[in-house]
Amino acid sequence: ESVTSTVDATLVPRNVLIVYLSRTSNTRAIADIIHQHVGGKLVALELENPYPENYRATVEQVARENETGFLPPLKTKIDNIQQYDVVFVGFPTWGMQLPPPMKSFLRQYELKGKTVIPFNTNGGYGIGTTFQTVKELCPNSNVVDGFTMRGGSERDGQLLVIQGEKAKEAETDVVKWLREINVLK
Ligand SMILES: Cc1cc2nc3c(=O)[nH]c(=O)nc-3n(C[C@H](O)[C@H](O)[C@H](O)COP(=O)(O)O)c2cc1C
Repeated sequence: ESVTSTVDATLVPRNVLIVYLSRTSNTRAIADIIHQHVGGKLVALELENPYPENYRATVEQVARENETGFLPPLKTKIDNIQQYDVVFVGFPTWGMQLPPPMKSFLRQYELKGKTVIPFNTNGGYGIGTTFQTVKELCPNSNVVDGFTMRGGSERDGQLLVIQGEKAKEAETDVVKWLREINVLK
């Protein structure tokens, strides 16, 4: 297996894409921090048919999609994916799995030969199988050690949590991680 934990330092300068899925903006807050420090192109994943506003209905729909392997069609189109060497992929934990829209993205776009860097927020139960699924869907990529932190908990009415003081703490942790994986000096 060709999985390593850091980014090859010889890759700089490089073309960076940051793709993220976010419903209540916690993962977006992390994507923004990465973007501020690394630059590149920042893209929010959008669906042809958005999930319901209702949390419970969304949980149920996601559970069905995970069961059947349904890949929701993306409204977002990435122009010329070949131009990127480094692709950050950000997502919340949904039902302890990688959210279906991120599965759609990784199935739709060929990331062979690229460095793929996952990041996650969750409601306190961790990454589940998300990072493992990224590796499985990117068998010919260098999938780097990801970043995770606790975000909100929509179930309990906690929406955007990574703001203000919490966003500053997150920035410190994100920069530390970016240095550890050789993305920043
Ligand atoms: C459909 C759905 C399922 C979720 N499932 C989990 C879960 O299994 N484990 C967990 O820790 N948090 C779960 N959460 C909470 C989110 O992972 C958490 O709130 C995250 O920070 C949301 O990111 P966002 O603000 O970028 O959308 C779930 C949230 C939603 C909407």
